[in-house]
Amino acid sequence: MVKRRVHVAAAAIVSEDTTQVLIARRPSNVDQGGLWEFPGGKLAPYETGFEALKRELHEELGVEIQRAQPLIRVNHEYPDKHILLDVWQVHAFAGEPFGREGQAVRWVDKNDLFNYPFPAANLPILRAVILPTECLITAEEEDEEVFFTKLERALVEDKVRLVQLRAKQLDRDAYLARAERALTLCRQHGARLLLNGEPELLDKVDADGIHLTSERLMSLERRPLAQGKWQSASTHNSEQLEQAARIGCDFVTLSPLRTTPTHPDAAPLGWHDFQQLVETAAMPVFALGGMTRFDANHARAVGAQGIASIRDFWK
Ligand SMILES: Nc1nc2c([nH]c(=O)n2[C@H]2C[C@H](O)[C@@H](COP(=O)(O)OP(=O)(O)OP(=O)(O)O)O2)c(=O)[nH]1
Ligand SMILES: [Mg+2]
Repeated sequence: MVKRRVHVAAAAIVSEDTTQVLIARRPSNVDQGGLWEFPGGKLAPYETGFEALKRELHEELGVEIQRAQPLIRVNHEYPDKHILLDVWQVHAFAGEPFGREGQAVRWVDKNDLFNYPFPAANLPILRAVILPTECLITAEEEDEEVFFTKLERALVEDKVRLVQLRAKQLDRDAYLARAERALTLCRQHGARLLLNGEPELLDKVDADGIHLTSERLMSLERRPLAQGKWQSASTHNSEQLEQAARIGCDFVTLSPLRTTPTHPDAAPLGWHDFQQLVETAAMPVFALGGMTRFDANHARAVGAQGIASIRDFWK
């Protein structure tokens, strides 16, 4: 059977304070009926994704989009069709959204999204909605006080909300001590903290998740973490991206986009190859390698979640 290919544009409409997102319930008599969704629908012939998005939000919710940005593109195989969900984050709109087709419409806290039943294709979208566009990877820093001064600056001034604690030079005990203190600080600022290392670290420090090296990623046969903890991984090529999908990573970094002083010998991907790899990825992807906050919009435009960086946040 040749499966139908369906191209759908959908919107994650976020509230002004960015804490909430608008979802709608699909009527019980349609495909995926009764489940919650991001409003949108199929592209009409000759429409671009964004044109379809504008038309669908007008038809389904009675709102006009004023400002939107690509969020994520998801390819998913349903038993009867191949679907491409082209999802946009809508930052500003005119009008008061309501269910023009009689469907239930609700603003929900981003952190409650996992409590709503969505179609199977939506899992990567939920992750993309919840994750920020910037990820700080901490630098090697021997001095504890300097480390925490710099981390606090990034949390307060740059408003970083996702931190990966990378400290290869520390032994396990020193790492765990730093992780405990970093977790307290991150919690104070509403930021998530991922530990870089083996999954068992979470038994000692109850952080938000684990970041796996590409080597550890390739050695695993299944997801080592419980759902509810975030699992990310370092990737550099399509093989590693596929493995990340296979073991259920929630998101990944893909590097190096540019040449960097920390990895001078690694061949940079450049935006073109990066974009092609992201297109095949089944989860949010952060661009890594010589990235600054000024690259975040471009990264989003080519399909990434945003950027991950050490140097740009470590001052
Ligand atoms: N809009 C939307 N569709 C989704 C999501 N997740 C998901 O699997 N889908 C699937 C369900 C449908 O098979 C397809 C979208 O079709 P649709 O029923 O919204 O299309 P439409 O608005 O153009 O409706 P119609 O004119 O064909 O009745 O994508 C989602 O989050 N939002
Ligand atoms: Mg629809």
